[in-house]
Amino acid sequence: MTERITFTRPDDWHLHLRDDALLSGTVPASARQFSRAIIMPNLVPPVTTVEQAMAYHQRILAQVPEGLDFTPLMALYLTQQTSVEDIAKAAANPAIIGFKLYPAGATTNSASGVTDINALADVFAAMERLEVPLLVHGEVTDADIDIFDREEVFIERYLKPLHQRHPQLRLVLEHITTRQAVDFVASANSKVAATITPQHLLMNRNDMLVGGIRPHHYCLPILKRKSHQQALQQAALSGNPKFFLGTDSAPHTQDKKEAACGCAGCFSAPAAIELYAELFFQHDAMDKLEGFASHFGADFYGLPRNTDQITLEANSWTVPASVDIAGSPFVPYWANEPLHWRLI
Ligand SMILES: NC(=O)N[C@@H](CC(=O)O)C(=O)O
Ligand SMILES: [Zn+2]
Ligand SMILES: [Zn+2]
Repeated sequence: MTERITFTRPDDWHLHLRDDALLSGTVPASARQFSRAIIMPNLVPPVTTVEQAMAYHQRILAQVPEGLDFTPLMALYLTQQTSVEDIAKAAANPAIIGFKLYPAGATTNSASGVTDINALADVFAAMERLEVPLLVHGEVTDADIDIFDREEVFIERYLKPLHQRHPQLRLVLEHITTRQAVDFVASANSKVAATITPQHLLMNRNDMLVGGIRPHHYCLPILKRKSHQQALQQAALSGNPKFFLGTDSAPHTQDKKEAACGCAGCFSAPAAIELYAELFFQHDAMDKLEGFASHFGADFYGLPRNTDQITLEANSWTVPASVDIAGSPFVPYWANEPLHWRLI
């Protein structure tokens, strides 16, 4: 008999679904495996108000396939104009999970992001008081800071002071990529956590740049050297509840990825839980997958753990070369590559 493992249905604590026609493909891809997901607000224009988020929430729910249960948890886009009243309004709405901080210019659709973190002290104080989490894309954008150093510098310049000034503020450092991020999160208090993507666990910058440039491995924060990858792997495999699953699945059409100036983002949703399983399997740690994928995120956000389950089968398969969504081709992360475990 084929080996199987069954465990609590996982959640995705960092996901880009995009909007409109694309929801017909992105929502089912995630809903087949995840029960809940935090939906990133970097649309054009960004999702800055509760009203916009609730309308987007409805558009997402309309695409959940029959028979599947999928709860979008909406993140609002923090801007320089976000007010204490906006925080209070978000805190009162259970469909809103928190605010997302994008330093202006750091990543895809971040032009409306924050330009002066220090000017938002009142907003952070309100979030701390009302227990509204702050989700952070942790990279500086200064032209003179090397792209491989941008996370480390952000932690030193902004995140450590922010945590010191607001020690009760719930902070999630999203898609961490460095040993410095692991160290910061591990040594901070219990209000601080991090998500880790499949690509940062399974790859390092050699996988993007050696033997030819591989645009489908390009995302932000950019893949780092192997020693950082190993620090992330240790964090994910350790069973430390501060580190949990957030795919950062971020689809861009094939032509936008395979271009002279290609977009950042890996579309991992078509194989997300199987990609994480690959890492835990490689490290003989399948028993640690459930905590990372299905328990720790819910615990951090103060939400109940899921009560239903999923089953993975030890049945090798190959991730498709392309996925069509609304008539456009998207190349999934890990395309044409094998995975040991398959969701059934
Ligand atoms: N991670 C990425 O490389 N891209 C994300 C944005 C983000 O999460 O920073 C996207 O929206 O395309
Ligand atoms: Zn980001
Ligand atoms: Zn993201």
